[in-house]
Amino acid sequence: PIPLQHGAHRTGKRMDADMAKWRGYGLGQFIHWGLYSILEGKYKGKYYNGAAEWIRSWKEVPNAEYDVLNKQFNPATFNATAWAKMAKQMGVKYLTFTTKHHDGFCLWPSKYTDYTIESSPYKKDIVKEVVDAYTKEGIDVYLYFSIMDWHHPDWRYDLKTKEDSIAFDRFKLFTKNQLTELLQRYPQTKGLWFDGTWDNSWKKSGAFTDSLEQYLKSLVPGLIIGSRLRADEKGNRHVDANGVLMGDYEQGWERKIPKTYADVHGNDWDCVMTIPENGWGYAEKWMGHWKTTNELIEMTAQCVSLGGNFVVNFGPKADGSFRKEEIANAKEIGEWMKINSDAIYNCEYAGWEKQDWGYYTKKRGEDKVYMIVFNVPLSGSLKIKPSANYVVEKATLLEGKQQLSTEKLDYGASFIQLPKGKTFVKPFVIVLDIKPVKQQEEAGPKAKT
Ligand SMILES: Cc1ccc([C@@H]2N[C@@H](C)[C@@H](O)[C@H]2O)cc1
Repeated sequence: PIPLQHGAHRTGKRMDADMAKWRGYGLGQFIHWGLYSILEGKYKGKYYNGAAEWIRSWKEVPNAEYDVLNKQFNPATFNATAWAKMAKQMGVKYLTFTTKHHDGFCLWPSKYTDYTIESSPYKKDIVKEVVDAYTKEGIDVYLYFSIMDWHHPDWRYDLKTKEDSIAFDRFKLFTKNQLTELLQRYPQTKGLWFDGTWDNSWKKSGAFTDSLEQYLKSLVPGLIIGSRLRADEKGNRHVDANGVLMGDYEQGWERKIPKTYADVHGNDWDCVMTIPENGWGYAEKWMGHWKTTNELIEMTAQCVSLGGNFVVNFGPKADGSFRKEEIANAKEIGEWMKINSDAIYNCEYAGWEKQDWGYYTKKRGEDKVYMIVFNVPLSGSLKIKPSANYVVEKATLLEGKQQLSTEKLDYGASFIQLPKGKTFVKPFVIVLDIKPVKQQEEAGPKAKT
């Protein structure tokens, strides 16, 4: 391997209790809320066809006009408890919330810049309201923080001159101060979700990113930080020059889901996903297709079946209310999770050959495999092929506990027979009680007679 000072400091998964809890979340919520929510993805009647939270970068929007939106931000009816209760009903176990997006506006009263919630008519500490409300509902809170800060005069995309480096050194100190402030003001925070770390200025700051991560973890032992913070000393991000993941989990799955288990390279990971095709902040018009509840449930099953978590993004309006589609998704996902969450929480990759009807998950540490069924075959027979080290003892519908008959096939496969005459109109779960079997001893050399 290439000798690295600032590459990964750990190979393989992080195995402490905090990370074990993270690994078992299954389903999470992302919330993007900020000044961009005021513009709603449109400006002077024209719609921005990019991501609405990036509208400041749109050529038709003068930065100076965007940057004074803080004077308008006043979600007087914002109710963090209502948000947290909606999330609780949905069945999410963790929240990632935007404290500062790329526009540099801070939803907490940071003392390191004037560009904060205190400069708005609302004034109150939104980050505190959200952290307290979600923590009270038993949902762990992770704070999203954009390193790239379009508003700060010392931000640099690249370090080309001495002046750039002097300014960026000030910026790195500003960043460290803001992160210290967030962890000290909101001690319930379980982790930090970094974004805006793709530019050369950051890629050239590998040593700093390494010391920053170690410093933050010294402030909050057990703090969880994904692979987006670090760069190694050669400018590699996510994985270092030796291909080893930097950070506690793979944070590259944004709006995309791994196809196979091989794609996750034995790392912990989660997928963060928009309900529309793109766009995280509120947009009046959702462009293109937006995901139905069944699609979101299937993506959740797909992620958990490959050992990850699935995080659904919500983009509240400037007044803090959610659009009706998001409210419906949250409610319907919650109704499904109420019945089926056994197959999602604390589950892992089962390692069985995937079948057309859907996804397997396995309960961590238990001899239980779940079949999450999305495609019922006309035959009514669901084929399973357990891995060689297990046999299936029993198959039961999770909802209603009806036992299902099974028919052994050859090659270690079986059919699970769905009850005749029953029609399934929603994704459903079959619980397989399994038993480990000793591997057949390899036929050794004949014992001497
Ligand atoms: C190219 C690109 C840059 C940043 C993003 C940000 N990451 C997501 C989590 C959102 O915050 C989006 O603005 C998305 C795409």
